[in-house]
Order: sequence, then structure tokens, then C-alpha cells
Amino acid sequence: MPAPHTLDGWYVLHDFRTVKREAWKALDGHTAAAVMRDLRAFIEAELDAARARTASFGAFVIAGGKADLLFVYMRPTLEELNDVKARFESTRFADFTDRAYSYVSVVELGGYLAKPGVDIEQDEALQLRLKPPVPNMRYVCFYPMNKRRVHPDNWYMLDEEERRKHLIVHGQIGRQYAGKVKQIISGSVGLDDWEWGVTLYADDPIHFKKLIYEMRFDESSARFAEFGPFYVGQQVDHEALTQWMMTFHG
Ligand code: VOV
Repeated sequence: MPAPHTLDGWYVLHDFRTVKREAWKALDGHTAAAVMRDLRAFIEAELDAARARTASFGAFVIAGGKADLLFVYMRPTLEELNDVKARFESTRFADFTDRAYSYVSVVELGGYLAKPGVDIEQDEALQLRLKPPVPNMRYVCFYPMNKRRVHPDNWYMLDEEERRKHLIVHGQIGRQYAGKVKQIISGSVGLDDWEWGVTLYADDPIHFKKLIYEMRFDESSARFAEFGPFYVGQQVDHEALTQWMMTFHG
């Protein structure tokens, strides 16, 4: 059976960090403030690149115990993702964090979205979906997932028509959340440990729960989906991140 055609956009790095509590709290207040000022230049450069539409960037404070922070980077190439990773590591701020989890993937759209005869490079709507800005929404939810491959629930043995039917219903559920939840699906077969990264954005985190719960009852998730760890957090600008870090500092 041929693999479905996919449209692949920017490469994505989800970089989850924990704050090194002892080292951070051991800093005097002036030095801690200077470390945060130093991070501003890094964040400003990311925001400039995002405004120029050569990259996407978002910073988040993560709820719960799996991580403290998440930085989302999107770039046209893996080399550029590696470059931004190195630039982050070069900041003084990075010295006060450890990596809790990371995920590498590439923004993916179903190939059938490209209508025959349409030049993908010239289609503005498609380009925006393949190179998406991080939505200006207050909350993020990230998790990796697979499609199950256990007989009789083997997604990869379904014929194309059946997969399409499942995805149509899936899409119908998703569209009920238009304006409430924005999804960026990135493919990671061959790039990371799961098959997709699911990144959802919303202004109210309860919409994550409602959407995901509703999808659980849909066959494409109920029968065929397996999930990795879930992370949820709030989007922060440099000022809010500084405030959070300084509260943490005590
Ligand atoms: C915010 C809502 C939302 C909407 C509107 C939406 C729509 C759509 C459409 C129309 C399509 C098919 C075309 C394409 O673009 O591929 C997809 C595709 C996909 N989705 Fe989705 N999805 C959403 C949301 C959404 C969620 C919450 C999840 C996680 C599942 C869950 O149970 O936790 C998910 C997963 C996926 C995946 C893994 C794929 C690729 C499947 C494959 O085998 O290729 N997705 N999705």
C-alpha cells in the first residue's frame, strides 16, 4: 500500500526545561536579574525572526512537575534548529536549566489539501499552515502520539478510503473547536520517538480537555491512537517569564 502523500513545512523543536533550583536560588537578586536581561536579547532575536517570517518562536511556563519551561522553535532546516539550540545554550540563562524533554518534528499537512494544479509555494494559505507562527493564545498543550499497529487495529493496514473516512470525522470534531483550539500537527516518523507531535493552543485550557475527550470517543483515536506524555502551560513574553523566574528565585 503506498504511504499517503504529506506536505512538510518547517522543522520544529519543542525544548522542555527544568530550572536548576539550587543554582538559581543561590544567585543574588542583581545577578538573577542580569541573567534574565541577558535572555531578553535571545528572545528579541527570535521575535524579530518570527516577525520577518523566517522562523517561529514561543515561550511557555509549564504546569505540573514534568518541566518548568517550554521553548518552541520552528525553522526551514534542521541546521537552523541546531543553530538556535546552540544560541540558547550560549546564554547565561541556559546554565540555570536542564533539559527535561525535547521533541523534533516537521509541520505536516495531509497531501490531499493541495488541490491538483495548485503551486504549493504560491498558495498563501498553505504556506501559512506549513510555516505557522506560534498562535497568540494564552495556553499550550503538547503531546506525542502514534497510530496503533496491533491487529485488528492496525492503522497502517487500513485501505486509503477507510483512513480518509476516519480523518473526515476527526476533522469534523476538530472544526467544532474553530476559534477555540488551534492545532499544529507535526510529523516525526524517522525524526523522534513517536509518529506525530500534537501542539494545541487555546485561550482557555478547559478547551484542551473538552476537545481531547471528545476525540477519545472517535474511532481514529479510540481504536488507533496511542499517546505519550502530556504537557500543558501558559504562554509568556520576556517580562512575564522574568516575573515568574524572580518569584521562583524568592
Ligand atoms: C483543533 C482541532 C483539530 C482539527 C480541526 C483537526 C483536523 C485534522 C484534519 C482535517 C486532518 C487530516 C488532514 C491533515 O492535515 O492531515 C488531521 C490529521 C491529523 N490530526 Fe487532527 N485536527 C485537530 C486536532 C487534533 C488533535 C487533538 C489530535 C490528537 C488526537 C487525539 O485524539 O488526541 C490530532 C491528531 C491528528 C493527526 C495525528 C493527524 C494525521 C493523521 C494521519 O494519519 O495523517 N488532531 N486533523
